[in-house]
Amino acid sequence: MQLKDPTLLRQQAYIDGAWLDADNGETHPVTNPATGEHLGTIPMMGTAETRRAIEAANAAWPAWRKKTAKERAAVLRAWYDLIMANADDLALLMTTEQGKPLAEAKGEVVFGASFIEWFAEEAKRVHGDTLASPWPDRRLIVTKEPIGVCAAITPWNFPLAMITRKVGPALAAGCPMVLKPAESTPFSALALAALAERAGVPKGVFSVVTGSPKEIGAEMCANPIVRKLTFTGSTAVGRILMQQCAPTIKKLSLELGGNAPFIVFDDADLDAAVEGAIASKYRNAGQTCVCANRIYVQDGVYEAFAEKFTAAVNKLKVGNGVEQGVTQGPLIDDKAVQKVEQHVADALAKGGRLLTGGHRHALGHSFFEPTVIADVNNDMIVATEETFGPLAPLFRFKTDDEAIALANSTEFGLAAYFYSRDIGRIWRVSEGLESGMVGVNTGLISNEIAPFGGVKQSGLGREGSKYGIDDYLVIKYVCLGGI
Ligand SMILES: NC(=O)c1ccc[n+]([C@@H]2O[C@H](COP(=O)([O-])OP(=O)(O)OC[C@H]3O[C@@H](n4cnc5c(N)ncnc54)[C@H](O)[C@@H]3O)[C@@H](O)[C@H]2O)c1
Ligand SMILES: O=C[C@H](O)CS(=O)(=O)O
Repeated sequence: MQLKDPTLLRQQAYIDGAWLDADNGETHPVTNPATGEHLGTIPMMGTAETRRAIEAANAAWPAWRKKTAKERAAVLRAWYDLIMANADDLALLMTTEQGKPLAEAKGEVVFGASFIEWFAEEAKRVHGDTLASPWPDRRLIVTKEPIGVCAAITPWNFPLAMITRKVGPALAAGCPMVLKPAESTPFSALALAALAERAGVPKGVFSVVTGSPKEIGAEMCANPIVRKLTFTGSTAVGRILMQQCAPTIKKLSLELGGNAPFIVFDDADLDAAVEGAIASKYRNAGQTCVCANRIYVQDGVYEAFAEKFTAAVNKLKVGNGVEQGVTQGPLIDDKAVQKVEQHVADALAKGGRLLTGGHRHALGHSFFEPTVIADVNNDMIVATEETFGPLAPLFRFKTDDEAIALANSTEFGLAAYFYSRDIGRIWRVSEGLESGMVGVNTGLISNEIAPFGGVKQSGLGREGSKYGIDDYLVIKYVCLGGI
């Protein structure tokens, strides 16, 4: 890996301003999913190191919260500037450890940096209230204060942006944060920590602990010093963390699994719908929480859409993400490939019609062919489970009500998409979908300005936007008497 700044490749955890190995010296290997190449190692830390990071955060909190919002904003802005200045290295690190094409990785770095920029600005817009007192001798004042030490656990699929979407608002609000990144993609997180250190984030305010998810997570959940846990990952792990946080009544933000419906109505612009479906389905090889997971096409345009869509899928270029023109990299590991294989086999066994792909790619490792299956029905696993891979199942439907009912038929509710040019239909369907986010005539909806999050079992809370900082604040009411 040829970095312009080789010091951005860190193989130690970052705790209380120090770069450390695990107490017991144990390490965990990190590999390139496109080649199987050994990239390096990270410390296999556990309970004791996590506890020290939490205690260091608590010690650093008073000084950090005492800084003015403007002073915190200046540090965040400096961090943003360093992330952008090192975007090429951060993108190469990401492609090498996660597999996504370099262009997507660069896009994620810019997207991730935008949360630091945004919350540097939002830091200065945390306002309270004065209320109309019911008593002549007392005044009612409402202030917002940082909640305290925060812990974060993040996934491998967006190894930088899922971190900045949490650390940005936490630090802006005046909270310190201890992060556990995914063990598959730690180098992006550690490079972010190196840049935070250079930006002047005080020691203890942002620490990165690497190692045993269960041990580190258990300490984050059980330690009463931690007042808030923010998690991005699967719904299954979200449930575990929610249960583990109950004894200490922590504030929770949960960004969990998705299973996005993508509905194409008969009045849609089919070329636009194909473009949107490609963007939504195959971004990050389908390993995206807001990916189109179920594509519903109205009867009258089903075959036309299937033909156009399949032709577009066949233009995708599978390869090592560092190679020019590659638009789909490998899946994160063989377990991910096996899940896609299971979904494909199940669909074909139950009457699905393979239009393209369907097999492990000739490149080997964890590459998989971009796949489209038609004539998909609700008895198939893909109708209810998140595939998290490059498989597009095409379902048919007849009426608007049927489409909405099918779209809402899972326990998830993160993102949903549909294409129509009828304004009445757009309002009726947008309001009928049980989803935290709805894309209308677009397959790409994520940005730092809009509230990101789900309903039902896709999670709790919102990230980004003017709403995102609220999850790191508590409201205090002061009744000022004696007047
Ligand atoms: N809603 C969102 O914003 C969002 C974003 C990205 C991914 N996701 C979801 O995440 C899933 C894929 O990511 P993943 O495979 O990394 O998810 P995952 O839940 O397996 O892992 C996520 C993180 O949790 C850690 N972890 C796993 N078990 C743990 C435990 N028992 N205690 C503490 N930590 C534990 C992992 O090490 C990793 O850091 C998909 O379901 C996807 O939809 C959701
Ligand atoms: O995978 C989950 C991410 O949140 C997707 S996005 O980058 O926010 O669209």
